[in-house]
Amino acid sequence: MNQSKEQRILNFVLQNAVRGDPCSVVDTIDKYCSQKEWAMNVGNEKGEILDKTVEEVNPSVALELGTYCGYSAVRISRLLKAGARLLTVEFNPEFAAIAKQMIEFAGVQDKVKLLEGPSEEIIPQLKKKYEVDTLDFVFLDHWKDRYRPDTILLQECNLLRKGSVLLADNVIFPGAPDFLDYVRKSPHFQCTYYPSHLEYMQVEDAMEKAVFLG
Ligand SMILES: O=C(NC/C=C/[C@H]1OC[C@H](O)[C@@H]1O)c1cc([N+](=O)[O-])cc(O)c1O
Ligand SMILES: [Mg+2]
Repeated sequence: MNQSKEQRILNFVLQNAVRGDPCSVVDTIDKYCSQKEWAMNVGNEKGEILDKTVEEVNPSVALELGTYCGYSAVRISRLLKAGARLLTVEFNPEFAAIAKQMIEFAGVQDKVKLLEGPSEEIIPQLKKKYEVDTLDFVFLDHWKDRYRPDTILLQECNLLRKGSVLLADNVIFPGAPDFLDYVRKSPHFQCTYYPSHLEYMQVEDAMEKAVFLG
């Protein structure tokens, strides 16, 4: 049974990155995916926008929707203060298994909790099952047609508070037009647009920040 692309990415990290060093894991994934096989990690260019936003928010509790191989989970958790935590949601069991190993190799497993399942099932469980009060930061990077419904679900579940920051990947490519329309028209969000490029490509993409106003 030949290996998946995600397994090849993990193997390249295990053989080339420094165990316990999140930066080396991030750089090694970028090296592989820019030189050998493209993959849908947020990448370094948009990753720097993600870094700046995480540093600005300095979240105690962060949520990521769409773990994939764990690239952005490692990228985000490396910036978290002592005691802060990232909950990351992945629907695809193969991807979740890869991400778990990636997170452990990077040495950030104490900061990251990987939740396997569909976001629409997990979001309503966050308060009671995962002891979340409200979320300081949410990174949206899962199915693009889930961004809008899940943003509404987060509000319905009272998981956002005045100042909670949402950051969405891929609002241009593959695109999340209904999400952009929703947050930009809503009186409950203050939006900022960050033009960038699709990871490892010269294709236009962008990220949207939406701050919840309560
Ligand atoms: O679909 C994307 N992401 C969502 C992935 C969705 C599926 O993979 C993991 C998730 O559980 C689901 O099974 C995506 C796609 C592209 N792309 O260029 O096609 C670029 C990106 O940055 C992306 O996040
Ligand atoms: Mg993405």
